[in-house]
Amino acid sequence: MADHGVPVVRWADTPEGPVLALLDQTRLPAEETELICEDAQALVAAIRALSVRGAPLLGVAGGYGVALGAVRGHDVADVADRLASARPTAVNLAAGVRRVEGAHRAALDDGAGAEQAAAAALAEARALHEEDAEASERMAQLGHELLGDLVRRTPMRLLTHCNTGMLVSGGRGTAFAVVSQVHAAGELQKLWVDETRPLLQGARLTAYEATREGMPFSVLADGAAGSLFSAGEVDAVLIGADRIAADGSVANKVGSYPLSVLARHHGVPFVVVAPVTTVDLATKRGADIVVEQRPSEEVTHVSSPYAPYHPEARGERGGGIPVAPMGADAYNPAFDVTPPELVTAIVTERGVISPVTSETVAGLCSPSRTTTSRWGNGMMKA
Ligand SMILES: CSC[C@H]1O[C@H](OP(=O)(O)O)[C@H](O)[C@@H]1O
Repeated sequence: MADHGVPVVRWADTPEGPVLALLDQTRLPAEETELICEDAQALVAAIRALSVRGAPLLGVAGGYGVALGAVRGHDVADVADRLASARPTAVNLAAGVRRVEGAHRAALDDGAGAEQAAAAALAEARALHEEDAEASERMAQLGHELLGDLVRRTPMRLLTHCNTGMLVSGGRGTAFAVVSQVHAAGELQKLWVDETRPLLQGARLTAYEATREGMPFSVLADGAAGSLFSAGEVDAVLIGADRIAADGSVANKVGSYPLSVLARHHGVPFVVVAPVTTVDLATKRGADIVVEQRPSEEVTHVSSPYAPYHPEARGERGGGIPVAPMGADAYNPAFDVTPPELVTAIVTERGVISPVTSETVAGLCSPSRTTTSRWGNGMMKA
């Protein structure tokens, strides 16, 4: 349950059958409204429109979507295939979908009837939701401890990109959960919030979450980050991830890679915070990560949840007010890939790794891994 009053995602049993209720993130911060999904088709549309978004939450929502199909007696394999392919980059989506599909299949293989198998799918989706919430708490703690070692001053000034709070998770989020922990400890001087063009997850969603938590923050144009580094105003960068390849390459919201170059040039720690469900050992290198290309209208038009959509400008997301000449083409990758050598550390619920190498990444996923040591298997770089 998010602290918004309106849950980020919730399963609801209604007289007409079960539905998945989503806090519609395209309407934030103007209004907290629920989007009701009665089937996989509606959920796929919500995922593609980013009404529900953020890698860990996509896994949770995708899992519930499979359970929804099962309870409503739909073709579960077809539902799973459509949900898993709704967005290509965040590995959590397909992983969550396939996990719940697998629970459903296993129940049937064990002789369960359709109703029992559907119940097994829902139970697995709920377990996934709870595990993600627990992972958030652990990452918040480990990330806070890590910053205590990496950042030589408090209160500290942190920069974040896109949105990684409770709007991307079954719990408190990923990178923003660490910021929240730092703030709760009285150690946050300033949170620099990249607006994160073109969909403005930072200016809309991170600013919304930071406001609710009473954080000292400022929103900035993405292009202004360099001047903050140059002025010595950033003590650490914290970002989330959508997919971490076996070599430690990190796919995250477009604009993350330039921040890693700035951070390296200025000797600032660049920290990725993501649950282990974001690690994809089947993707060997960063170059193998499929980066979602989105509609030109998201770049050539501007829209706001506070303003009505421009009637004649209708893009996939409902368009907006044109700022480029009508019909102008745009390059709009939703993510970019940061090489492991530019990542100071990766914080997961199973421990922190640094340096980031194929060996330390594999160690995160090892069944025998424990988090008894403070930083897991990796030693912190200076
Ligand atoms: C830690 S998951 C949040 C992750 O998801 C965002 O992408 P999108 O808003 O397109 O779902 C962004 O990459 C964040 O880092």
